[in-house]
Amino acid sequence: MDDPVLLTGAGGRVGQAILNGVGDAHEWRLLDREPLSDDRLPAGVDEDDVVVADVTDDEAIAEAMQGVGAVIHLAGDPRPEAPWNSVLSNNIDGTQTVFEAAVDAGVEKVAFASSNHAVSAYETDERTPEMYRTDDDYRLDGTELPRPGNLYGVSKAAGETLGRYYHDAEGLSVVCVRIGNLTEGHPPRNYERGQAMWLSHRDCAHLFDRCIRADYDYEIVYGISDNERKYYSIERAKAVLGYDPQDDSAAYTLSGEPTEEA
Ligand SMILES: NC(=O)C1=CN([C@@H]2O[C@H](COP(=O)(O)OP(=O)(O)OC[C@H]3O[C@@H](n4cnc5c(N)ncnc54)[C@H](O)[C@@H]3O)[C@@H](O)[C@H]2O)C=CC1
Ligand SMILES: O=C1O[C@H](COP(=O)(O)O)[C@@H](O)[C@H](O)[C@H]1O
Repeated sequence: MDDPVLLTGAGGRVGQAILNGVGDAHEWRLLDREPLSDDRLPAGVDEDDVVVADVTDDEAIAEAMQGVGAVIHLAGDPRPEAPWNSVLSNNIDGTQTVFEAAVDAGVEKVAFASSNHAVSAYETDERTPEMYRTDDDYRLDGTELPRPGNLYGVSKAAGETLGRYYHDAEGLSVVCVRIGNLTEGHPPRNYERGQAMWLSHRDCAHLFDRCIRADYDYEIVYGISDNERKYYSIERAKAVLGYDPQDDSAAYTLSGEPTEEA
């Protein structure tokens, strides 16, 4: 793919994990509402490739979308406790603006950063903490209905539904990645849920690289590493995207130290 990839939310944690991992594998147009300092830009990307804009700004997003081949849409409020007015604007309105502009500009595909919180209410009192452990075979695989545990999760379910609509109505290829818990270096410490849905920086970069390169129609996949203890299936991401994760939270103790075998 020769056209640039538009990466929204490029200055954040997920955006930087992608750029640090596969920053040299694509041409980029980086968008964030905050200016990006030089240390956040991969080699070969200069200020001409950076757009400082809010994803709710229709005109700015339409302009940023010109000539783009694919979009990774990360920008939004990532807080599970975010209030409704913020997720309504940043996550739902912003995501609709991005999808609409992508269609208008003839973009081929959009990867949308959904979240574990779109389905976190499946983690009922009856199922937890057992479902976070290796000897439990409960799995969500992306075919289940959304079941958000908070208004942030509602906004992510809405983003997935917007993607479904823009795929069906406009033929846009859309993959919604229900990202688990991105942590650099080691899984979240002393947090069984977080360890079961750990996404390493290396696997995150590879997964979104596959989202750019693979062919698909409309997909919902889980974005976690190949953790021995997991309650999300990664089979669909492997089959459709060619995802081949390298990391496993079992290589670390509960407190985050490498295990002896690692
Ligand atoms: N970090 C994680 O473990 C997970 C992240 N996600 C999702 O991934 C995406 C990125 O998350 P993080 O990188 O962790 O968050 P972050 O807060 O580190 O980065 C988000 C970036 O988006 C920008 N941004 C926010 N609202 C914007 C707007 N209205 N217009 C333009 N730019 C805006 C911010 O300036 C920031 O640079 C979010 O959509 C989040 O919901 C989903 C699941 C887990
Ligand atoms: O969607 C997100 O999920 C992760 C994991 O959720 P948590 O409630 O187990 O911490 C969260 O860290 C991240 O900020 C959020 O965007």
